Amino acid sequence: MPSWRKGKRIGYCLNDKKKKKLNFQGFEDLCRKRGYEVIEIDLAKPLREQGPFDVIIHKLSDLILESGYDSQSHQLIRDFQTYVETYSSIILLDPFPAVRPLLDRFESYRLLQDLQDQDSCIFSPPYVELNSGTGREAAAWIREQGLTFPLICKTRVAHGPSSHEMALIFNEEGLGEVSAPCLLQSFINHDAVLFKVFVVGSSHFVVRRPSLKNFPRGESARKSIFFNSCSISKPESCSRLTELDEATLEPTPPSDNVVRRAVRGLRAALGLSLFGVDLIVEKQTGRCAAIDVNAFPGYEGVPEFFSALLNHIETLLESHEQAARARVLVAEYSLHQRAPHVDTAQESTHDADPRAPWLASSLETPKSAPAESSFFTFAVLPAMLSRH
Ligand SMILES: Nc1ncnc2c1ncn2[C@@H]1O[C@H](COP(=O)(O)OP(=O)(O)OP(=O)(O)O)[C@@H](O)[C@H]1O
Ligand SMILES: O=P(O)(O)O[C@H]1[C@H](OP(=O)(O)O)[C@@H](OP(=O)(O)O)[C@@H](O)[C@@H](O)[C@@H]1OP(=O)(O)O
Ligand SMILES: [Mg+2]
Ligand SMILES: [Mg+2]
Repeated sequence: MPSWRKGKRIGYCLNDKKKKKLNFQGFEDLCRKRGYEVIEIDLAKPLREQGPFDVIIHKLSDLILESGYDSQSHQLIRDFQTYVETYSSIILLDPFPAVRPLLDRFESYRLLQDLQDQDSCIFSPPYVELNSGTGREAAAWIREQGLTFPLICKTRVAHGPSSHEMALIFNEEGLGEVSAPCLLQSFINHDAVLFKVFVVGSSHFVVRRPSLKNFPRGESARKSIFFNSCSISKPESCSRLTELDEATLEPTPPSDNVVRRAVRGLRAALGLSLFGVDLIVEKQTGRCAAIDVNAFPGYEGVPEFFSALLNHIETLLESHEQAARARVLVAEYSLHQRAPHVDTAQESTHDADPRAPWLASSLETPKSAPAESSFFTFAVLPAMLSRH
């Protein structure tokens, strides 16, 4: 058994619904088979009584959201955060500051806009944020921003049951029926097919799902349609809103290259290991639009999820161990640089570690660039260590 696996403890914190939907017991079994100890975290008890942990997997979106207005939840999140900061070697999937932006569509859609600015392989349909009042007051602003009817209205909060309540608005009158805080976005015709991209570290999986049908572009007299998104793009969804009015050819999925670039851009921007992005292909142009980003989604239709998750965890554990070893070597070396005479028993402290001679010659860095610099410790040294 490799040293980075030995005695390692994986904690997890998921609500009953999530555990059941994922069939998380299967993941526990896989981990135990590889020699890990798996612990279900009880938030009602102090973490230090349940630890130590090398890895913690969670979906604490409810609690993170509640911590904004509920003091008990705030305390729980603060204690959790303090614990993982105190034991900084814990790998948290995923860190709270990285999860938070995905709980707020205002923040996550700004990220999608940035992604579009960086790489035009993907676009983010134009939208406006509604901070107060109804959509009616924002009608002029909506036109100025180049939005086109129909519009889709989504709540600002992106997680939880009420976050999936949406509306399709076909005219200015309909704008009066939706109120802040919400976001209005141009509806993009895409032949009722959505591509869910599920990301696990450096791996991703594309799953085809049903989606909203096409609507004629431009303002029309139609009444607004209120719907719950949970009935639209699940594998089993079967809604009149996903039934196309006329037969069309199956849309071509986004190319591997486009998906890879979108995932790469989002991973860099989000700093998350577990997330999903929803892509649709615009009927008129064939361009690919990103319309939603989700923290720790369901991974339904990805049979490789558990193995990908464990592989990702193992990659992180291994690189953490390498970084820790590198830090020790650097510390030993810099100690020797500062006081080489302390070592009287040996001709050279380099003999203390068989790797030290090559390490020492590689560490001849100018005084202005200390060997402890984080780039050196986390990038150069691990690479050198893995070669020796
Ligand atoms: N701009 C858009 N143009 C066309 N269809 C859209 C657009 N935005 C969303 N949709 C449709 O509405 C559905 C719900 O939208 P969205 O994915 O933003 O909601 P959600 O509740 O965050 O979904 P999830 O359950 O994936 O978190 C999508 O699955 C897609 O069918
Ligand atoms: O449970 P499900 O399989 O429906 O997963 C959904 C998940 O619900 P969860 O709360 O149970 O994780 C949702 O999270 P919240 O909006 O609640 O944050 C969101 O991420 C959806 O995108 C997921 O659906 P998917 O995109 O995978 O189809
Ligand atoms: Mg979605
Ligand atoms: Mg979503």
